[in-house]
Amino acid sequence: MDMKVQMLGTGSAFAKAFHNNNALFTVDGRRLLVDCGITAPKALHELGYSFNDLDAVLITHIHGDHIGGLEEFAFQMKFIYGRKPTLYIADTLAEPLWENSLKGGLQQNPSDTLSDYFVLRPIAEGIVHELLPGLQVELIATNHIPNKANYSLLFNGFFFYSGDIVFDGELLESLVSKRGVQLIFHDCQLHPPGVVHACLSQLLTLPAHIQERLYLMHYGDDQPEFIGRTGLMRFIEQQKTYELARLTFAGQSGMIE
Ligand SMILES: O=c1ccn([C@@H]2O[C@@H]3COP(=O)(O)O[C@H]3[C@H]2O)c(=O)[nH]1
Ligand SMILES: [Zn+2]
Ligand SMILES: [Zn+2]
Repeated sequence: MDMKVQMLGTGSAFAKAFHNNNALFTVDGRRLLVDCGITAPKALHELGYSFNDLDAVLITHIHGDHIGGLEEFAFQMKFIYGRKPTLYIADTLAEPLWENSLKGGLQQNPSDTLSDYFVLRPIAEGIVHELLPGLQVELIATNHIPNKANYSLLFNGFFFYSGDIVFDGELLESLVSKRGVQLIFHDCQLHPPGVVHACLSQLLTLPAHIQERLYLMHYGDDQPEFIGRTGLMRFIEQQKTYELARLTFAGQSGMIE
């Protein structure tokens, strides 16, 4: 199986040198977008893709850098391409996504709802769902903003992709030691304090066997100043394609991509 990930962007919500932290998964030629932020339409365009090249989108939580491009996605698919893409979203987030974020722009008739634009696939936490042939996900509820639902993603049982989350060393240890996670993509705020995100100084306290599996994303514009200052962890670069099978063994063989 050919499984790749390419970040449309690796920036924090306020970054200007990097696009929003959204990921494009390609599995045997099918494409899933993980989060569709404000910069996603332009970031896709820069890579030579249109929205019509996507099979589905999966949303981690409701912040602009993760959902701000959905209105354009929905309108383009309806009025230019004439088809509904699949929207995977936690069952707890579907209504707030429509009522609190998308309805104002997308509702044209009083009866319009998310299902008029997307094939809506609400997914429950803790249950494995197949998103594309060969790509499964389990949603894991994680902490980001108090009282605000947020989900991280466990792909194919071995790859943990953080939604925006605060530092949780116990969760990471348990994922690696009990659940067999081999690869972690983690949001990283470069400067403390890590109030709603994990910050680099916290991630640097992780033991070597976790750091060597962990790649940093969702960082600020001064990221170049931190190259070489991340312990055994590495930065993911936006727009670069990573073969997941090779990344999985990075910790053991030293291969990066
Ligand atoms: O209680 C809060 C809520 C939000 N924020 C900022 O707004 C940003 C929203 O997107 P984000 O989740 O990628 O990052 C968040 C932070 O940068 C914050 O600092 N404290
Ligand atoms: Zn974010
Ligand atoms: Zn967020």
